Amino acid sequence: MKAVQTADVEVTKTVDDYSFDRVPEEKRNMGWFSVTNITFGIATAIFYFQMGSVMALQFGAINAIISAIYAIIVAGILGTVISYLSAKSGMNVNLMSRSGFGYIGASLTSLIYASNFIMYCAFEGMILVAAVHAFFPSIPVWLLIIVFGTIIIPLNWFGIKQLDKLQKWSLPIFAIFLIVTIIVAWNKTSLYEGSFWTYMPEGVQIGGSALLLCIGMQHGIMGLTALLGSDYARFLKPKDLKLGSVMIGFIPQIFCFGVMGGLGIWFGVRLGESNPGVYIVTLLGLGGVLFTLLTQLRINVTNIYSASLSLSNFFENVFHFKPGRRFWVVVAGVVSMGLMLGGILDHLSAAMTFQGVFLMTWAAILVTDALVVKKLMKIVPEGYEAKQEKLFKWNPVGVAPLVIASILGTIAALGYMGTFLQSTASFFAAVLASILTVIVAKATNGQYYYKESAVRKAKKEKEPRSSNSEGREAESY
Ligand SMILES: Nc1nc2[nH]cnc2c(=O)[nH]1
Repeated sequence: MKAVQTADVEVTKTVDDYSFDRVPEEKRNMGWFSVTNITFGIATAIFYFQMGSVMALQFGAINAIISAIYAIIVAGILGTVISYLSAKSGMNVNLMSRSGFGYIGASLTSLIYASNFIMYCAFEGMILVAAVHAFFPSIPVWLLIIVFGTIIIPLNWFGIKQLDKLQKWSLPIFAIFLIVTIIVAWNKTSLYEGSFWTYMPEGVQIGGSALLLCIGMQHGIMGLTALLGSDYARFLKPKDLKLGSVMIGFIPQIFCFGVMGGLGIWFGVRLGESNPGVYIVTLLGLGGVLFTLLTQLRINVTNIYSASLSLSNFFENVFHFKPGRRFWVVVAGVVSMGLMLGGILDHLSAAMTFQGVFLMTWAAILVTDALVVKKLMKIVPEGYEAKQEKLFKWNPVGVAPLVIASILGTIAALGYMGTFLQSTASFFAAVLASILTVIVAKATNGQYYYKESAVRKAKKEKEPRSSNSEGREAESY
């Protein structure tokens, strides 16, 4: 019996991506460079070209640049704190949320997070399908969807190590394609005669509503870029904790919003076209199709990886159903193919708006919980716990601010509270959520974080006051 158990443990260990609990210290063996490199899979998406090009052509290059600086700073700070907490605890945001939101509360965040990655996977997949179809119109779209939708499943089979290798080997190829694209575009006569950063469409000014609209576009994606480092940062070597957290927090943001977004501005202004699917293929021909193939596969393996972790987490938490991460890789891949085949992506813009607000709000609550509720106010001890038996189902400290701020923020982001709040909704939702987190934590005295400390607190209230040492079980992360 013992041998069978040992074998079982071995099997789980080789396959396990630590979906249900912290990465043990002996498995935190990735250097900051490897971890940052994996997050680069996201940063190299041509989606960021598109954001830069659209913003520059509609609202002026300088407004696009200012909004990119804002995005780098805000998402970089949130991303750094979240990466630090993940690296220190060995947990991703799904697991870290279990104590602050309760384990059922955290399963809701996991489900929304998973659905977000699946939708993004379909969205990125369609960019690829459109580029290939434009070049090879005789290949039917449905066939391209099935081929490119299926290919990312085996690319996700072996978890984090496989992701690391894929991103490492494909990065130099990406760099070559990028440099060639820049050289070819440089050699084309620019449609705009001035310096690219001076481009301003008629009737648009620096700042004001044009800048706010750019910031609103950045808000749609900033929460996600801040949160997703946590799936990988938890594998960081302890000795890389501080430097690594800053690198994982900032470098992808600098690359997404600064380098890729900046190039998008430049391409857009120079070529007078906002769709990179069009201009990359125009510039490089078949090479452009291959370039798109590379960027989209790089991003979609990370989308499916994060979706599979979140789905594992949700189903284990709510239904105790643990078929293994690979099962969820297949499910995420198939659902995203279904979204593409069903042509439903065009009808998901309200859902995407909600998710943009929700993810920024969630990130803000995690950061406030760690820095203010735990570190500054010491309402609960620092650290995290993921075991259901030690947790409450719901913790209002995380859930109430998330629900209130996400609902109000989404209503504002959809334009029902005026144009100023439409563009700034995510920011204000995040600020509101942070304030509410502190208020609810103080009001509940942190009693819904850990069952044991609640019992101890109740006992202590009956006893005369002596020391202030309650609830230390999660202190060591
Ligand atoms: N994680 C993730 N981030 C993105 N940023 C832009 N597109 C994507 C995407 O598909 N996935």
